[in-house]
Amino acid sequence: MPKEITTLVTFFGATGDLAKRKLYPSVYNLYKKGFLKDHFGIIGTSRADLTTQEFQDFVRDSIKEFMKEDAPIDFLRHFDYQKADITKADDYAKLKALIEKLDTEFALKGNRIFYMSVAPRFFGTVAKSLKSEGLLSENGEFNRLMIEKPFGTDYATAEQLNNELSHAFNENQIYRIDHYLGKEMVQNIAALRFGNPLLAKAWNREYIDNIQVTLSETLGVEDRAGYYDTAGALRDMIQNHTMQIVGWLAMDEPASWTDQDIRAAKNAAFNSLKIYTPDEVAENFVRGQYGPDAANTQNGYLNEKDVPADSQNNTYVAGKLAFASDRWKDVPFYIRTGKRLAAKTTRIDIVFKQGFNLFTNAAPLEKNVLSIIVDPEGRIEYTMVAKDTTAEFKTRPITLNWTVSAEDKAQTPEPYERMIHDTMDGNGSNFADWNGVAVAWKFVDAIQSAWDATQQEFPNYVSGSMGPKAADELLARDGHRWIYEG
Ligand SMILES: NC(=O)C1=CN([C@@H]2O[C@H](COP(=O)(O)OP(=O)(O)OC[C@H]3O[C@@H](n4cnc5c(N)ncnc54)[C@H](OP(=O)(O)O)[C@@H]3O)[C@@H](O)[C@H]2O)C=CC1
Ligand SMILES: O=C1O[C@H](COP(=O)(O)O)[C@@H](O)[C@H](O)[C@H]1O
Repeated sequence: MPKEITTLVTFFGATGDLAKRKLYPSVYNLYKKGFLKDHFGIIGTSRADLTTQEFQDFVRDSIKEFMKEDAPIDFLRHFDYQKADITKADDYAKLKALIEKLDTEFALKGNRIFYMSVAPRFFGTVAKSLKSEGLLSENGEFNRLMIEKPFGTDYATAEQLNNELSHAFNENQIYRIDHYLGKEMVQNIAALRFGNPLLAKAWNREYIDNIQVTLSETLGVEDRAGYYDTAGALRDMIQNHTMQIVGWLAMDEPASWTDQDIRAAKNAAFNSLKIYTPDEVAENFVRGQYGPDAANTQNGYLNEKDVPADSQNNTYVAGKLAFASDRWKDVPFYIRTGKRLAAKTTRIDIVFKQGFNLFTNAAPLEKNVLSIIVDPEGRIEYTMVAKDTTAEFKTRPITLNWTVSAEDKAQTPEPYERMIHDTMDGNGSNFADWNGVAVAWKFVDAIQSAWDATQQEFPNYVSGSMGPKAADELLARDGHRWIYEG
């Protein structure tokens, strides 16, 4: 039986794209599954002049459009709306009154969640105003803040934002969203690592040769050049999603399955990450920018809408991470991400050390590889050495394979549903915490500043390929190769 949750959620940015596409469908799923029943209230707010009825229509339409379902009135009656400009302190009083009204109407016990689905420049203002204008409950079980991405644009801005949030919320009340942490197969990393004695014992430098994390996309910059040309793949995909995946891979076993212990274990790993000098950046990181495809039917990045003709922005990043911990000393973590690559995939390849070849008649043994495929379909593959079934004693690699079935998929929550549920439930283990975010920014800032100081010849990869040659050479220098070739 699902545990019913009693809470009020206030969505700032209630008329925005994210709210419409992801947030209301997620809340509806939680209602259908019985997590939300009688004691929940949802407030939407933005500057739009909407009545409560019009807002409920907006929510119903979004569910119709994105879930192809008719939300019942019993669900919609929990939604209310307040027009407010989040930059105006006086407008928070109206919100406060509505929060208190719903708190009584649905018996919400003063439990409050505030979801900031607004432009990042508003995050600090909203958080501070929630406190200064008295919107936090004093008698409830919780006040929690859900914060969208990006969390800063470098370490300095992230630290400033974090300080602003800290005026009103302490660390365990802040839920920093990283939707990759809500993906089923990312959450599966821990089950695989810690639930299987063989893997648990082998998850270290003694048995693992290298680890590869690939987040590749086929789409280009689309119409997001205004944001993307200032962010690049490094800040858009490495600082957050890639580093958070790396956190699950690199951590030691947590002392217990609580968010505090999970975060502590991840932070110990993050804190042992080597931050590179400019020379080390040149040695360990590769940047790329896409050109047209081989048939010249797609624009290169420099010819995309709103991209400056001389942009030095990176649309591809590959690099090698080094951890100083006992577990990972000298084990390279290769990471890569890019736009306009050969395939849309998110995957993790764990390459084990070569087995001892006692079979004198056999070719050199293939390395075992455990692949965790996150997108586009959940899959686990384990490539290992076996006999080749002929009369001779020769070995060959075989692959064991498990794919998430359609039935499994149907019951798997979408990342946003999971993140909203976990926040309601007070479980912060699948959110980014400040220490991890701070380390990731320091790491990425060091790379960005080294790149800012040198010009690179762009474009340096063809759309539809797997990125610049230099990314292959990066691994080849260590005697390795990318397991996934597109
Ligand atoms: N859209 C997406 O797919 C994703 C978005 N995000 C993040 O989610 C957040 C929201 O993005 P998105 O929904 O796309 O943005 P939109 O621009 O679509 O929506 C912004 C919302 O903020 C409201 N708003 C703007 N200014 C004010 C103001 N002064 N006072 C009150 N409300 C205001 C807008 O309503 P109005 O103008 O009527 O006031 C609108 O409801 C961002 O942080 C973004 O980075 C993250 C991942 C994916
Ligand atoms: O956060 C982002 O992620 C998307 C890719 O997300 P996915 O779940 O579709 O893999 C990326 O396209 C976008 O640039 C970035 O901002």
